[in-house]
Amino acid sequence: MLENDLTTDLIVLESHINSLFDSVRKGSAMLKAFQSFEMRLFNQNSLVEVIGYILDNAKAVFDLDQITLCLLDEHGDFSRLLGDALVKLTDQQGLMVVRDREALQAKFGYFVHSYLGPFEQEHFGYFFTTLEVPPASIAITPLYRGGKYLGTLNMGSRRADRFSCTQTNDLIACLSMVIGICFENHLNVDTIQRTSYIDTLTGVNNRRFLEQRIGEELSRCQRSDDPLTCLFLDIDGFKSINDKYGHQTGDRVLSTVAKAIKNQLRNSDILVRYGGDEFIALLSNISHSTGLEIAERMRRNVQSLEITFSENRIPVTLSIGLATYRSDLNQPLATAEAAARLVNTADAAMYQAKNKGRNRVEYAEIRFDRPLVLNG
Ligand SMILES: Nc1nc2c(ncn2[C@@H]2O[C@H](COP(=O)(O)OP(=O)(O)OP(=O)(O)O)[C@@H](O)[C@H]2O)c(=O)[nH]1
Repeated sequence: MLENDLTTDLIVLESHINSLFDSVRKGSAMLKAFQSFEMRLFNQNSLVEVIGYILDNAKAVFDLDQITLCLLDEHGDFSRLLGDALVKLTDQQGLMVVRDREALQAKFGYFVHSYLGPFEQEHFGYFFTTLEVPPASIAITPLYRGGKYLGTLNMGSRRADRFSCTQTNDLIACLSMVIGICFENHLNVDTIQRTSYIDTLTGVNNRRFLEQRIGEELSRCQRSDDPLTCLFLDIDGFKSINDKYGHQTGDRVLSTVAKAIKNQLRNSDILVRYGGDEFIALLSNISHSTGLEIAERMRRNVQSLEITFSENRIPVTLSIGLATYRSDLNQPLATAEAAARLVNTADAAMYQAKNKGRNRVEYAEIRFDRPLVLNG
C-alpha cells in the first residue's frame, strides 16, 4: 500500500518536474530569441530599418499573428526621418502615424498603460486593421522616449489565451522599452545632424549642408528634367560695415540679410551661408528667367532694409550671380562635376556683378569647354 502511494507520488513529482523543465526550456528559448531580436534592433542603421525590422520579424519571434506600430508624430520628426519609406511602411507593413494627440485620444483612446486581454473591435479595431480574421487576444503597450509619449506597440494573436489581464507583461514592457530607446537614438542622431548643418549666427543652413544636399538636388533635377537655379549672393562692402559700425553690428547685418533672402524663397528651396558674407540659394525647378526675377526681388528687398546704428540707417546691398543647370545641356556630367560647375558659374556671375558696380544681378551660362576650377 505504502509502496503504491510512493510510486504514485513519484510519478506526480516526475511529471511536475518535467513540466517545470519544459517551461524553463520554453522561457530560456524565448529569452534567447528576445535577446537576439534586441541586438538586431540596436544594430539597425536607421529609423526606417528599425521599424521595418520590428514589423517584419517580431511576429515570428514573439509568436504573434499581427504586429502594428502607431506613432504620435506631433512635430513631424518621424515622418521626416522616414521620408519616402513612410508610404510603404504604412500601406504594407502596419505602421500608423498620427499627427494630433487629441485625435489619437478622442478616436482610439490614449494608451498610457499597457492593455493585455480580449480584442474588442470598438476600442482596438484601429490598431489591427490588416488582419483578415480579427485577433482573439491582444497586447497594446505604450512607447516612451525620455518620458515623452511616442505611440503604441500593438500585438495580436488568434489564440484567446495568448494575452490576458492576469499575465505578467515583463517581456512586453522590456520590448517596448528597447523600441523606445532605439527610436530615441535615431531621433537624437537626426537632431545632432540637423544642428550640425545650421549656421548659428544667421540660423540658415551652412556650407556642409550644401555639400550634402546639392548632389541630391541635381540628381532629382536630372531625373525629372527640371532646371536647377543657383544664386550666389554676396554683401557689398561688408568689410567697411564691420570697420565703421563694429563687428557686432556686422553680425546683425548678416542675420537680417539672411532673413530677408529667406523670405523670398519657398520652403523647399535651400539657403546656406557659404562663408563670411556669402550666401548660396538653390532653387529647384526654377528656370533662369524666373530665377532672375527672384534674385532681383531679393536685391531690391535687401536694399530697402532698415538696419540702423545710433539711429542712422546702414546702407546694405547685395551682388548676386545666377547660373542654371538644365539636363538638356547635352552634357552628361557626373553629379559632383555638375554641382561644382553650377556653383563656380554662379560665383563667376557674382564677380561680374561686383565688377559692373555692385548692387546688381548677373547671369552666366555654364561652360563645358573649360577645365573645372574648384572653389576653395
Ligand atoms: N561681422 C562679421 N564679419 C565677418 C564674419 N565673417 C566674415 N566677416 C568679415 O566679412 C568681410 C568680408 O569682406 P570681403 O569679402 O573682403 O569683401 P567686402 O568688404 O564685402 O567687399 P566686396 O565683396 O568686394 O563688396 C571680412 O572683413 C570678414 O572679416 C562674421 O561672422 N561676422
